Amino acid sequence: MDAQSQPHKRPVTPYPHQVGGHGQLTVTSSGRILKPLLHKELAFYNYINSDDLHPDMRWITHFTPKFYGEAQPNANPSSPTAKAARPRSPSSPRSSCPSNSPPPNPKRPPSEDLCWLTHDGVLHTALSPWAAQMSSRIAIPSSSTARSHTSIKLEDINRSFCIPCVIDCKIGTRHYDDDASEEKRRRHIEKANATTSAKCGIRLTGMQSFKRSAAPMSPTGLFESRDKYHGRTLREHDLLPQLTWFFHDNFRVRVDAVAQVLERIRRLRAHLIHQRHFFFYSSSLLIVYEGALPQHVPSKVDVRMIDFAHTVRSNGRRDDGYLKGIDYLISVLNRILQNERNDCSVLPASPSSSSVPSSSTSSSSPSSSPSSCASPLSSSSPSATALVATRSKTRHEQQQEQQQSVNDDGRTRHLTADQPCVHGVGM
Ligand SMILES: Nc1ncnc2c1ncn2[C@@H]1O[C@H](COP(=O)(O)OP(=O)(O)OP(=O)(O)O)[C@@H](O)[C@H]1O
Ligand SMILES: O=P(O)(O)O[C@@H]1[C@H](O)[C@H](O)[C@@H](OP(=O)(O)O)[C@H](OP(=O)(O)O)[C@H]1O
Repeated sequence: MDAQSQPHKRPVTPYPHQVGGHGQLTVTSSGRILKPLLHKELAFYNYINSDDLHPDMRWITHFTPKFYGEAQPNANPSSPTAKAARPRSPSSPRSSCPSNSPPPNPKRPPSEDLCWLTHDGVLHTALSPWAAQMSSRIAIPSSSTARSHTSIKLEDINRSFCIPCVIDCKIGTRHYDDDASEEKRRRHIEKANATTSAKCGIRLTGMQSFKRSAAPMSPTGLFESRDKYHGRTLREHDLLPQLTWFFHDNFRVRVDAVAQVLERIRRLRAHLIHQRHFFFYSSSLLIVYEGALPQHVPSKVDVRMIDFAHTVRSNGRRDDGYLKGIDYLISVLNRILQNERNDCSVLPASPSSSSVPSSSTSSSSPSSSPSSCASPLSSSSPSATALVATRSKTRHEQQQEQQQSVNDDGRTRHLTADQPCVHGVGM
């Protein structure tokens, strides 16, 4: 069939900012995400978007992506093949959302202009390394096969960000539901025990962090990414340096973002402490902050719960495993802020903190650790694996450096409303 005989079809493309998961996400031309349909996840989204939603759980629509129903990957949302749900606006949970597409972000650079560097030093363009891997593993369904691949359609949490720095944290101590086979339970229990999941209630399962190049105020740079296999190798004492690295732009820790994320997770916790409706097994918290310079675009973050493929009713019981992970995350974020107040940030040992070349003005060069700095949470010795970055710059120093970077390098361009993001192609 040619394109003209299928006027309702819209193209879908791989989703460039996917950092984790085991299936390929695609994005529609109107900017919504298509995730392969999983029945428990569909049931969960249908429930939280229905009039049956328990009043005690209304808060959850503020902390989950908007849900736009089931869809065939290539179906036009208005066609009969797309079973549209009635999504709710987080700001007015009981009212229906506008049916129009969300406005595109004019500041968002095309993904072809973006670069990602893996832990092993491999450079990717256009798609995150994880998205590229998922894309090569599972071909995007062609129009002839699309109808057999049902998806759920979700809001893209990263859509309004110019440079989305994203981390997927799998929360909780248990990652299988009651339907899992004995073999699967055993595998998941072993994995939780061998990683940070069992002890801390959290495992890092993918991230991309924007690292600035050349000069502290330079808008050029690239994403560095870490995948779930990296996350599985981490131990408790690695979580503080790894999360510090995630919030570090190669010159300073983005304390503005850490503080906003912390505030939002605290608000989530205030709901979770009372919630007795669900066990969120194997669910993740997706944390996003704006990697573009806060001097040029508003500093902003988002934190949402995602992945409800194993979310089940808890019948009056609290999800203490999930809460444990949330509490651990809050304590690490607090520690990052405390370290910044004490003028030191704990970063992972190389290679993860050294892939982007830094200028001589970089604040990332190692120095000895002042005794006032908070150590990582573990009682095990972290000093062998962590290095301490020199203090962040004062505002005055930053302004001086900004001026300096313009004077020293005529090619350095600053973000403006017209020319908001310049990325690391050709670094
Ligand atoms: N609504 C969303 N907005 C933006 N990115 C998303 C959204 N949902 C998922 N993602 C991206 O896709 C990745 C995988 O999502 P998700 O965890 O739902 O998939 P999964 O295959 O069920 O995961 P798992 O392998 O842990 O079961 C996330 O790490 C994130 O990068
Ligand atoms: O994030 P990780 O460490 O890769 O762990 C995987 C993740 O928990 C998936 O959700 C799960 O698939 P399901 O959602 O289908 O259970 C998969 O189970 P599997 O190994 O049985 O495929 C796990 O391996």
